[in-house]
Order: sequence, then structure tokens, then C-alpha cells
Amino acid sequence: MITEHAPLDVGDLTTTFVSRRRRTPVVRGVSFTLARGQTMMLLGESGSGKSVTARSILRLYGSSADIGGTVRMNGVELLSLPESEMRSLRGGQVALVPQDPTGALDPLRRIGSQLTEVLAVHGVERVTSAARRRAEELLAMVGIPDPKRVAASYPHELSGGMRQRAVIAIAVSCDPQVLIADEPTTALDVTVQAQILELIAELQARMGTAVLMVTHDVGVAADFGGRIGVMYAGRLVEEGPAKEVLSDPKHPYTEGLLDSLPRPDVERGALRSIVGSPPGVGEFPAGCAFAPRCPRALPSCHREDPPLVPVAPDRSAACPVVNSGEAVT
Ligand SMILES: Nc1ncnc2c1ncn2[C@@H]1O[C@H](COP(=O)(O)OP(=O)(O)OP(=O)(O)O)[C@@H](O)[C@H]1O
Repeated sequence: MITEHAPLDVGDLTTTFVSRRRRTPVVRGVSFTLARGQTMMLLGESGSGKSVTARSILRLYGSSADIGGTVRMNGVELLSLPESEMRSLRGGQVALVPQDPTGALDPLRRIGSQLTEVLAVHGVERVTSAARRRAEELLAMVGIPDPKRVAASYPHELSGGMRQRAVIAIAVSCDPQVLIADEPTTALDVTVQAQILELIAELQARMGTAVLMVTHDVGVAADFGGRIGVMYAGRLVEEGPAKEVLSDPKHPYTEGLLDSLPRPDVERGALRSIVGSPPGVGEFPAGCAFAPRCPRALPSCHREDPPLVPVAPDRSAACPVVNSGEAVT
């Protein structure tokens, strides 16, 4: 029997930054699975560990972080892969669209040559006229109206939105099975943001790519759909279909987060902020990290960190109040 592996299966992922003086845990036991063509949005406030989770999957921290747990891509464990194999996997089977397209492009090289190089490195096309044609096709595919001109341009000659389209063209050039997008629209004008999200969704539908997207923007999460994983203090506290999580949050943190943010997708009264502030980097309290701010914390929440467990069909949360069936209203 042939078992189909998930494009991405993350189990109990932990990331601890290490320096000569200290060890700083940042990601603490994150698990999720992405099926083919599926989206997972990592949603949470700044500092909750979303980007570190995404970048740990790609092993982008080198020796500055200890990464534990498992990261399987199509059944292959990435955390024990030699760095040389990891390098060929990045940009091939798994590609990153970062927040800032400017930093992702080489300022001294034309867009077309950056694209053909990626195609050559990953053995898709040698740098020939066929590769140049392919580069232009890719630029056209990401909605660039004049691909010949853009291929001959340097990054500084393009607008932010066009640069991000070019970065996306490079990211999808080798037909990745997993696309990791780390706040891909934050650095762009509001008018361009929706277009870039639409483009990612369109490419995903066309190519069957699984997408892991990091965002702190509930509007982006609502628009994109798929599944949402809500992060707080380095942990996933809630996970489920985006629509359900956003309309009927189970975890008190998700509820507080949604109440505190302007939501273009729902009409509501005044915003309410969550009392207190999140723990400092690596300074997690005993028990549930949200307990000191939680209006529903039980005495046990200050001692035991609840695991993420099923709370409804296809949904899970890390909260004993939800798990015990008590309504979170
Ligand atoms: N290279 C690093 N070394 C040490 N600490 C780091 C490093 N990168 C990130 N951190 C810390 O890890 C924590 C989580 O950062 P992360 O970037 O994942 O947050 P985030 O949820 O993505 O929020 P943001 O939207 O602000 O990026 C932060 O407190 C950050 O200071």
C-alpha cells in the first residue's frame, strides 16, 4: 500500500536561541499538518513566535538556534538532513516569500537573471534562451504586465508590489510543494496588499501548493481562509478552519485578540484590549502563559500548561475551560 505523506508535518517543534551567555526558548511544542493545496495561517501578536516557527522549518537560523521536534516534508525529516541537501530543498520543494521583497532580491542583478539562476540551480532549466523564455512566462504568470521589460530591470526600477510579484515568481519557479509566506504584504501599500494575497491564492489553486502564511492581520487571515493556528508565547493555543476560529473562537486568548482588533470582516462595537501584556522573550510563567491575563483562568492554569486537544470537530484548543465543555462566551 502506498501511503501519501503530507507536504508538511510539524511535530512538537521547539526553537531555542543560543548564545554564549544564555538559551532563549521562543517556540515551544508547535505541531500541525498541511495537506496538499491547504493553507495554514499562523496568527498572533508581534513576538508570539510566528516567524521563528516558519523560519525554523526552513532551518534558517544555523547554529544560532537549537531546533527540536520533527519537520517532515513528504515524509522526509528535515531537521536531520545534511545542510547541502537542505540548501537544494530551499527554493526547490519549499520556498519562502519574505516580508520585504527588497531584501530578498539582489540589487545588482536584473530580475530575469535572478530567475534564470534559480531555475538553473534547481536543475529546472540551464541558462539558455529557453530559461529566459520560462522566466518571462513566470513573470507573466504572477501578473506582471510587461515581463520582457521587467526581466531586464533591476529591483530598484520596480515598485514594491512589482518587486513582491517578482519574488513570488522566483519562489514558485521550481513548483514548490510548500510555500512559506512570512507577512508577505506588510511592507506594501494597502492597495497592493489584496492583489498580492489574491495572487498567492490563485497560484496555490493552480499549482496545488500548500501554503504556510504568517500574519498578525486578522483581515488577511479572514480573506485567505484555509486553517488558522493562533500563537501565543511560542505555542499554538488554537487551531481550526479559519471561518470557524474567527467567528467562534474557543480559546480565551483568541477571543481577546479578536475583540482587540479592528475587523474588516465583521461589524462590531467598541474594541476591548486584553489586560496586561504578553510575557517577555523566553520568560514564560509556569502553567499556561496566558493565565496571568485570562479572565477565565482556573487555579490549575497557573500550574499546568494545557496541551492542544480536540474541542470540536476539526478544531483544537489548549485550554481546560474549553476542554471541560464550559462555554467560552
Ligand atoms: N535570531 C534571533 N535571536 C534571538 N531571538 C530572536 C531571534 N529572532 C526572533 N527572536 C525573538 O523571538 C521572539 C518571536 O519572534 P517572531 O519574529 O517569531 O515573532 P512574530 O510572532 O513573528 O512577530 P513579528 O510579527 O513581530 O515578527 C521575539 O521575541 C524575538 O525577539
